[in-house]
Amino acid sequence: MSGLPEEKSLDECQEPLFTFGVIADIQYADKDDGYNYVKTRIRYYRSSLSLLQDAAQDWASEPAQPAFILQLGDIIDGFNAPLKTSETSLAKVLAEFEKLKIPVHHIWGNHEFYNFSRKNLMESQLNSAHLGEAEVTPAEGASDPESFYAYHFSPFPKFRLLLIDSYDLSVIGRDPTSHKYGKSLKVLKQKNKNADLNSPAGLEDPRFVSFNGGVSNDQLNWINSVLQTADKNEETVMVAGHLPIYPPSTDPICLTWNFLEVLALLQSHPSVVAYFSGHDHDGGYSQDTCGIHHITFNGLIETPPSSQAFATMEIYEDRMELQGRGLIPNRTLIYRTRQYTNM
Ligand SMILES: Nc1ccn([C@@H]2O[C@H](COP(=O)(O)OP(=O)(O)OC[C@H](O)CO)[C@@H](O)[C@H]2O)c(=O)n1
Repeated sequence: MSGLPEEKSLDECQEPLFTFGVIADIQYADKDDGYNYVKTRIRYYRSSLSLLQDAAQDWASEPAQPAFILQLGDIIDGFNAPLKTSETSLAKVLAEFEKLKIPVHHIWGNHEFYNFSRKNLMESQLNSAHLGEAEVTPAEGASDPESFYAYHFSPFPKFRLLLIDSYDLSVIGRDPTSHKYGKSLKVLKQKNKNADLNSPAGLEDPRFVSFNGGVSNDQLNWINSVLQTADKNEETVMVAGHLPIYPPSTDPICLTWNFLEVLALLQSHPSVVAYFSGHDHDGGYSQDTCGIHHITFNGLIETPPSSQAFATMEIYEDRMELQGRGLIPNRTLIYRTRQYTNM
């Protein structure tokens, strides 16, 4: 007899250090169900709000309160813009998160930019950078038209979350007079010869479409400096952006334009153990050659009303336990072996 509760190993008795909730691509609109662009999947515009309500209730009833919620972008659908319901729909969705009374970290996806300008977003409740470590938060330069929306925070000693801006280089959201818009349009037109730059038809690299974006050199340098400090402090870092960065974890049409640069940067920092994204509503998972876990979370918008798509991440010293609901499977994600040398 071990003295432990029956049929439970010592490991199963361990409590997580902390937990947090994850949800992606809610894309709420007060609109009848429709289809995705290629008419292969149903989009449940109203149901996504009900599923969010259920998710929030579930998180609230967990034995340990999640430390925060990570909202991976596309919180409301672009259809709100022509319906002139962007503000009201956003208020409805945010009201559901507010009931939880825990911090919500918001990432921006393409649908944020269909509804709001970057300047409006910087001034809105979707700018959660004030929850980050202020002295190194580039989003504070909101008045700078070239600034990007990225920040980081430590929810627990030795652990860090880094939120990055997948639409830093983009033709959506950026002011057409900005340097970044000009650069983005040039890249896009080089890679995409279609009259409609949203169309991936015939492309060798289908990710070069207007509904995706990339990460600027400014931001790559900033990410590098944040991760250098994290490496030095022997932290465990999880990075999150709207767009995936690892091909086996997603449909190639959903990848970040310069995913290779972002991936190589994260792989070069031993502190990084995971990358979370949304955008590909089918979800996906793969562990890369350096051991980083890439989790693409299923989108709520294409989740049938009878199912679910959210998760609770339980964080331990050596691993994360992904507790998925509905379409999202449970996973045990052991951190890669890290050697912090010459930091
Ligand atoms: N082949 C396509 C696909 C899309 N569009 C237009 O682009 C805009 C964004 O598309 P949407 O499907 O709404 O974007 P999501 O972020 O919901 O999903 C991303 C991936 O599609 C998931 O697989 C919209 O205006 C579409 O009409 C297009 O023109 N051509």
